[in-house]
Amino acid sequence: MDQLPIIDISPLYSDDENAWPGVAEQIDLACREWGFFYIKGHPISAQRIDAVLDHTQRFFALPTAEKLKIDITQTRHHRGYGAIATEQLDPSKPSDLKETFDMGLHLPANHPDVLAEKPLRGPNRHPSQPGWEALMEQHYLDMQALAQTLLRAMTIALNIERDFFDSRFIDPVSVLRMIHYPPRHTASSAEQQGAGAHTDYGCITLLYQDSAGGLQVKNVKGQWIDAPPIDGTFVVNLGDMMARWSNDRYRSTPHRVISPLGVDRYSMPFFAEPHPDTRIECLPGCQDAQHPAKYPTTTCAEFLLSRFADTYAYRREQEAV
Ligand SMILES: O=C(O)CCC(=O)C(=O)O
Ligand SMILES: [Fe+2]
Repeated sequence: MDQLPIIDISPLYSDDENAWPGVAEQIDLACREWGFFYIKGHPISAQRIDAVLDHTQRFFALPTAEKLKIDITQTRHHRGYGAIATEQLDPSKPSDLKETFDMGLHLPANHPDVLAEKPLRGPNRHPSQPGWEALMEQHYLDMQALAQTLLRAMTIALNIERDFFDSRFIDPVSVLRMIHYPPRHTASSAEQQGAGAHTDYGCITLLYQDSAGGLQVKNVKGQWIDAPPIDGTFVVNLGDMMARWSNDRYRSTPHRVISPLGVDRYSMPFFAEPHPDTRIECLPGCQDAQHPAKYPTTTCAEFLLSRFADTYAYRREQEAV
């Protein structure tokens, strides 16, 4: 158990539905044993990743005052730039050494959810870099489609209707995030992590990481193992909402990022989450007389908001005042 599985998902893009169960089985096994795996054979092109990465690097290289024009802490609905130390994923460690950009499904100011000031709902706040907005909005949609293809494959092993997740991922609260980890300069600052040990909150995360390395995953024996960058892949992992939805059939596995010494690191997780009102109650295929439902029903928004409150140092400070 020291190497994450690599799954070729290209059969999911063939017209032959008979090609699906083989991939679905591999995904199911990886979700149960690891909660983490790599995918290859997906439709996101290397050119797309290069373009998104290039924009991301140029954005983070801007002066802080420029980036803070879209400060995430000034929004009600969690969009824009998060400066270094805004987050603290592991409360026993210093705040994370990373800066972030978050975007979600763009809802205009006159959308009913925005008028009703529903949490997590609203317009995106993009930097003014020419070309950024159209590229990132398209990339968001393509990552959402990829996540839903994986979820559709998961319905086979979970023994639920094929469109179970599709119908719940309409107008989702998924988040596309760009992260810059500045380099760590001395070995003695190892306490200072890029991203402290944590589990993800939501359903399923698809992570692009550049070539710097530093992502580590806890295996079932409790050992930290490296999840090194592999060209052309995404690292996929499940979050707490999926663990709960699946009655712990699927694992939400702790992971962390050790910032590499002397080099910058860039990564782009896509956190796929359903519509905010989705009821998160034990999936029909995940309970029986021996395995009764363990968790009370919640909603996607309720669950995510309770978890966000734990992570944001600035929100804790605001609440303490
Ligand atoms: O940057 C990475 O490689 C992982 C980031 C992560 O785990 C997260 O943002 O939840
Ligand atoms: Fe994570």
